[in-house]
Amino acid sequence: MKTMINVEHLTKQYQEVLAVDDLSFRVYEGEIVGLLGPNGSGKSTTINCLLSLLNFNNGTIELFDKKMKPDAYDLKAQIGVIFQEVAVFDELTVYENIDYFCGLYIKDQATRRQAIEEAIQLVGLEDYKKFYPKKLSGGLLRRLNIACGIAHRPKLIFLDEPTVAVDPQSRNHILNGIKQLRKNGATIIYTTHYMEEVEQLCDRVIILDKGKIIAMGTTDELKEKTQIEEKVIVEIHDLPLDELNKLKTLKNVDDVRYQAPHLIITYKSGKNNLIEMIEYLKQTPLHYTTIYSQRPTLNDVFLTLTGKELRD
Ligand SMILES: Nc1ncnc2c1ncn2[C@@H]1O[C@H](COP(=O)(O)OP(=O)(O)OP(=O)(O)O)[C@@H](O)[C@H]1O
Repeated sequence: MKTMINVEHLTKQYQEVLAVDDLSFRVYEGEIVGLLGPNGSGKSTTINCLLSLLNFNNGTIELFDKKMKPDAYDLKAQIGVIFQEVAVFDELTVYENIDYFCGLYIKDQATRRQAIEEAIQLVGLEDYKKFYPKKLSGGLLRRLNIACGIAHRPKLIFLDEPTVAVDPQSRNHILNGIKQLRKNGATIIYTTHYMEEVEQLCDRVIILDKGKIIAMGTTDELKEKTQIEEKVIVEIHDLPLDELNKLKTLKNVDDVRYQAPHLIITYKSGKNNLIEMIEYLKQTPLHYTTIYSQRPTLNDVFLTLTGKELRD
């Protein structure tokens, strides 16, 4: 597997704040890696160091197996960066904006025209090519911002919260566009506060807290590692105390709580907990209306690891 990013012992201090503290990680070709962390955990600082927009105190950064430096223009040509703030020219149309940014890297006109059309298609702006930015909704503007950042077909793409405050239609276009970019071979670093997006998109996740990596892996690995339990929830209108106590003695059961009408059974581990509970309940006089299993989400993992919600 080709290494696209190799960070070793990256440390960045702003006066008295240690923003990034001895960070080491790799990103491989074709991955979408989610960079997550509470506010102030060091995500932007890390990305700015990776892009050589910031000096750092210690460590090494290699992109495409080469040392990243402020004047490494050959490397920069292969990178696409989409920041949260929309940065386009109001006096240029959608097409002209994309043409401008793409033209910084692709000089051949025919190749560029094709690249622009691909970018427009990727974010679904076909009907807006002649529009000026001021006439676009917030979601369409974000899509234009992305098209400007990826039209030159970069191999490595940084996306900083591309779906914040966009309408559902634009959000779908953006997420599908990102999947398409990966299919086309790009490697993507993605920061977001939306856990559902991470579960849907990211091959791996790096969780930062106070400038350190506190967890790294696939979402399944992180769920396994944090050992968050499965919960089976039963809606039941009457639960005698002796039945409640019996439930506590069942295999794998860690905790049983009843807050009428919800009976919440927390399991330490084990497979088939839901099926076994349904079988068990059949043998009791208990009548329930609904039963379902709640598997841990990435949000649970995050909360367990950092003690904070990803979204404040
Ligand atoms: N220019 C700066 N001068 C001093 N301290 C800074 C500067 N930029 C960031 N910091 C501090 O460094 C730490 C990391 O900030 P950073 O912006 O990298 O975090 P983040 O994870 O990107 O946060 P957010 O999710 O809010 O964007 C924070 O404590 C922040 O206050």
